[in-house]
Amino acid sequence: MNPSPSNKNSNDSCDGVCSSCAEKEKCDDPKAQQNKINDRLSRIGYKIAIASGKGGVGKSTVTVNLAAALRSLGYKVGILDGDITGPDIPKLLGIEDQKLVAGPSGLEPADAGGIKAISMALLLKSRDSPVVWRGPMKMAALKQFIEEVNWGELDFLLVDLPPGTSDEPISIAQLIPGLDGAIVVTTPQEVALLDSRKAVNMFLMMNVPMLGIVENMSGLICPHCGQRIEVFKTGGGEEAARELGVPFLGAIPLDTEIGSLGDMGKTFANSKTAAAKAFEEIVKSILDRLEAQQAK
Ligand SMILES: Nc1ncnc2c1ncn2[C@@H]1O[C@H](COP(=O)(O)OP(=O)(O)OP(=O)(O)O)[C@@H](O)[C@H]1O
Repeated sequence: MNPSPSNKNSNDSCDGVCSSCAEKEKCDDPKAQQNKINDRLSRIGYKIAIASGKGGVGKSTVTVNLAAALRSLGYKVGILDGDITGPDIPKLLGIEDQKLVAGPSGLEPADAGGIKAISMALLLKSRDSPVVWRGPMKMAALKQFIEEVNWGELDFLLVDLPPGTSDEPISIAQLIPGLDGAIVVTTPQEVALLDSRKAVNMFLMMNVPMLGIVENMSGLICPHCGQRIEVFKTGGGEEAARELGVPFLGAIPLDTEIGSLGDMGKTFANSKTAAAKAFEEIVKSILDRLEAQQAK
């Protein structure tokens, strides 16, 4: 992968590497680059961005579990970890030790039980290495993820965006031409809801179809008595969706197993918990919405 993490900015990142590369002219030609991106993406059925107005609401957890639920229905799924500085997807998929290899058709994505994945974390020397890149370098790396990765035929590519509504998630979303939809993950707290409204508006401004809002950490089912505890209140996500006129896809409860499943690199596919059921229902809603969108 190029550029290398030790460089300070995009201008000096290629010095001495690009100048001697046989592909330099193609690399420099924006039209050739775009054609390559279009060619790669033409083999992907649906490209869906997963976003959140603020960090820590469970966006990556939702991404991997939606991928697993889609995979268990037989779909071919890939995840592009768009969070260059905080790439958590490999950890959640349990593939942190896999290394990416370059083949004749490009960079081969990692494989987590049939789910293909690409992430900056798979290129780092050690799990604790920080990525201290500035904006242009992050964009260059992401562009290479889209341009150079041999996804092959996919039914779904889920793009886990960095949190927030800064220029970073916007630029990444714009790197992927023809996004078929966006999902905004929120938690029920007021602050998260306020920020998730901004995230929804961000996609509406970019003309990316809103597939809907997911409310995560929505209540807790007591593992002892089975009673529901409203830890952060519930229903805010649905209310925000109604106010904004976008679909509400469903609510996922707080689940003590989610953390441990994530830590073990397992997902909820084929599990029987309330959260697992919620993911299945959300996937059904997403498939319905995509079908309705296509029928328009
Ligand atoms: N429904 C849930 N129940 C219990 N724990 C959860 C749930 N959803 C997420 N978590 C936990 O919350 C933490 C944050 O989740 P995650 O990394 O997916 O958030 P994020 O929004 O992607 O964060 P960021 O984008 O800021 O990196 C993780 O430890 C995860 O295991």
